[in-house]
Amino acid sequence: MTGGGPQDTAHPKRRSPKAKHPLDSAFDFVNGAVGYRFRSGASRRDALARAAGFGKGAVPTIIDATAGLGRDAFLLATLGAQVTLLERSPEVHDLLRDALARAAAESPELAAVVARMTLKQGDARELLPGLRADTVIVDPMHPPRTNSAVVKQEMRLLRELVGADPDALQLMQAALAADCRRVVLKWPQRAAPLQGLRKPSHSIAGKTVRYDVFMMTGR
Ligand SMILES: C[S@@+](CC[C@H](N)C(=O)[O-])C[C@H]1O[C@@H](n2cnc3c(N)ncnc32)[C@H](O)[C@@H]1O
Repeated sequence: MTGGGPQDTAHPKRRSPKAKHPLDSAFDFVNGAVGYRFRSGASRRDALARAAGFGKGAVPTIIDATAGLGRDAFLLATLGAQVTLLERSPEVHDLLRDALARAAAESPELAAVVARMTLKQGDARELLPGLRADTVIVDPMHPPRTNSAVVKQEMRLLRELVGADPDALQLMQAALAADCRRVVLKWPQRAAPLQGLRKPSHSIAGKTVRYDVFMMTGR
């Protein structure tokens, strides 16, 4: 899908006039890497999309249990999925809510994507039992790495805001008990598995992360 049109490509580095928080540029669906990816078209062949259950004609409903910067959810909504985003940090939730509002005001194409995204504030471990979807995605804060890439720097800033996620295993257990057909854990390619978690049904390799897919048989 291409989103922007000529007026967007003419100003690829335009910044939001309302950006104030140090992380505001990270919460941005109009400019930067996310905006570029949107304008150049998301693909169902993307590792995340395949892990989430996009197939020939299949568009899953999705719960993103760890919304964060909202990038994974935005990509999946760009591909047509209805996505419920859960974020427990009130500050991250508010930054994301404002970024989505800015994106929706930017163009009808972005507004259509944002309309498929429902953001809720709260701990996914408590919210998941009251929700249902085809797929639940879990992307906790990953173990720290020393990498100077901009996207990693944004994740470092996010980590300063929300800390580590030492309860990732409990979140995965809540996801595996949720009313869904599959759970996807996004995890660094080389990191040790979460201690105590059962083996995935299969894994899909991304560039630096892998997507461990847990199929819920009989649901
Ligand atoms: C690594 S970031 C997710 C990045 C996201 N996938 C993206 O594309 O931008 C992890 C986020 O999940 C949130 N989080 C961690 N555990 C959570 C839980 N139990 N419930 C809700 N949010 C949680 C953290 O506050 C943090 O904002």
